[in-house]
Amino acid sequence: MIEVKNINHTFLLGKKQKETALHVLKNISFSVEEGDILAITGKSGSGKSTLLNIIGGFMKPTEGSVMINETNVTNFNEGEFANFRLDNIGFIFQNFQLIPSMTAFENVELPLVFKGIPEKERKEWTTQTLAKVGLSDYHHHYPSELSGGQQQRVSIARTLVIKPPIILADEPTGSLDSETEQEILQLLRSLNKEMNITFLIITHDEEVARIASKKIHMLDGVVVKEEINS
Ligand SMILES: Nc1ncnc2c1ncn2[C@@H]1O[C@H](COP(=O)(O)OP(=O)(O)OP(=O)(O)O)[C@@H](O)[C@H]1O
Repeated sequence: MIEVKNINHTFLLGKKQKETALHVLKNISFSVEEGDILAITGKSGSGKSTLLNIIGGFMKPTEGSVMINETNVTNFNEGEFANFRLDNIGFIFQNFQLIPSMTAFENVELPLVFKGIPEKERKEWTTQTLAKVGLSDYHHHYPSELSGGQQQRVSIARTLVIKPPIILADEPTGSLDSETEQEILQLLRSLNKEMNITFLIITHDEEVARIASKKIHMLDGVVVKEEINS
């Protein structure tokens, strides 16, 4: 369902962008099936975030393509990708990226406002989604009034509310203690099972890689190992 084909990416650095070419992704190809949890591991600087940014449409690769359900999304312009993302791809970040001046409820409701969903449905879906992540009692709390794990649950709910078939996560448990990490991993795994959401998760962490059905390991811009977890 997601096919990454021969991706190369080079950053041009320096004056007139000509001085140094940094070849950070080298001929990357792999595929992810619907319902997979793919863990992308590799040390800092190996190209993981660049790869996820390309799959999520925030960056165009220098070469190669990403096919999502047989659509070549690398051909999309910014506006087309933004529309595609609203229906198809959710994001979870290490630092949650919640809007501090909005309550948990308002943060989760926001993507539905962007999608133009009428208010009654918005309120219903937001309430249901907050219940799904175990935050029914926290509608009116601001991010600063929530623990790290609760903030990550709000950010997961904000992503889930649009019912995306795919979620891209960049170190989703990177700023959580190990107990909270386990709770969040359990939540991600149950969403994967119950809603058949496909996850691509960047991680340094073996605990996260353990819930994966497939792993790729990157080194200096190259996929050096690909494993299927039985
Ligand atoms: N916008 C940019 N301009 C120039 N170089 C960049 C840019 N973004 C990333 N890089 C370089 O590309 C390489 C890969 O970076 P990337 O962030 O993809 O690695 P990573 O594996 O995600 O690292 P980390 O685990 O630290 O987040 C690094 O050498 C980085 O310095």
